[in-house]
Amino acid sequence: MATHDIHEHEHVIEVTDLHRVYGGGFEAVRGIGFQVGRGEVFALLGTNGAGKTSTVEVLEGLAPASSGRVRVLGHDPYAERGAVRPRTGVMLQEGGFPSELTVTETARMWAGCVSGARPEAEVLDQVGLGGRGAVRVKQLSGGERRRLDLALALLGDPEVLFLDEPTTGLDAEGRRATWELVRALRATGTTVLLTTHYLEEAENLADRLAIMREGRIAVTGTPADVTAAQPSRISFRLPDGYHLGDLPPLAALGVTGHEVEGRTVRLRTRELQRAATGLLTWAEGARVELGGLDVRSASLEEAFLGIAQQHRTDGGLGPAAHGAKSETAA
Ligand SMILES: Nc1ncnc2c1ncn2[C@@H]1O[C@H](COP(=O)(O)OP(=O)(O)OP(=O)(O)O)[C@@H](O)[C@H]1O
Repeated sequence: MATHDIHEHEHVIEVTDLHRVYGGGFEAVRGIGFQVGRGEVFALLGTNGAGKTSTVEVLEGLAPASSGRVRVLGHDPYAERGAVRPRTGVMLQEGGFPSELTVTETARMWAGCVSGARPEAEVLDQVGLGGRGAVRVKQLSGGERRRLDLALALLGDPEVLFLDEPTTGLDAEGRRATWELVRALRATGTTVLLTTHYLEEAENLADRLAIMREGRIAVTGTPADVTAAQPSRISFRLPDGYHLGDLPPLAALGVTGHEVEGRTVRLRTRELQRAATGLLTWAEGARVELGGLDVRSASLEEAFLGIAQQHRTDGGLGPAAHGAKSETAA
């Protein structure tokens, strides 16, 4: 096996025990690890300040790791920038283009810095800016600027694409169009590392994801794994004259937690069908109408909020189930 070439089954991105400490001594990344295979879309999620950008900057070769090991396409992206940079595309949070240039001029200028750049018109078409080539950058909408950022990242036909909040400022249609584009790129074998605040985006695009909190990975897995680790919820209003004690024993319904607020009852369960069936069978038998009945499977949003909330209440991490890996602080 050749040592320089990366093979299909190998990891295109490898991060092991990465730490990043800023000048003032603040440790923004506190020992994280993950791998991304060729053609995979991997999403890094986390609350503001969790350390996503600090991590991605190291992968992009913009900053060195303070300690730990990072490999992109088998190389250290900072020390061996020349080997990695031509094969990667980077879409930063702030593009910062000269505002007097037109869209085409901006793409042409950028193409001059990229070896083997694709034709500008083709890339602008790909991101839906085909008809906007003659427009000055300062006249573009926020969403169009984001798409120009993406076009520039695609000019070099990269094997690895870093997308830092790619759909911020895009309307629903623009967001869906970007998702389609990312899916098409993945289908041709492009590896994508994505940061986003839109959980729906991660749920739609990511093969696997990691949720960061305070410089660490709190949970990682496929979106389905991470979601399955969260309880489902049932909420309803009890009619006047009924109390929680009138329900069948909650534990017997597979309910693991509950809250009561006035007449509203909220139940948490990992056995949604059993709990809902037990509750509705009881309501039918007792001829009780459960007002505002809402039965809801766990979502990625709940997983995310659960992690943020646990941080606020006890600083600890909840258990993960069904393949979602919980990485607690050492
Ligand atoms: N140059 C810097 N010097 C010192 N601290 C920094 C620097 N840049 C970022 N930080 C701090 O590091 C932490 C992580 O920041 P980072 O930008 O990586 O988070 P993020 O997850 O990308 O957040 P956001 O979602 O808001 O973009 C934050 O507390 C931030 O204030």
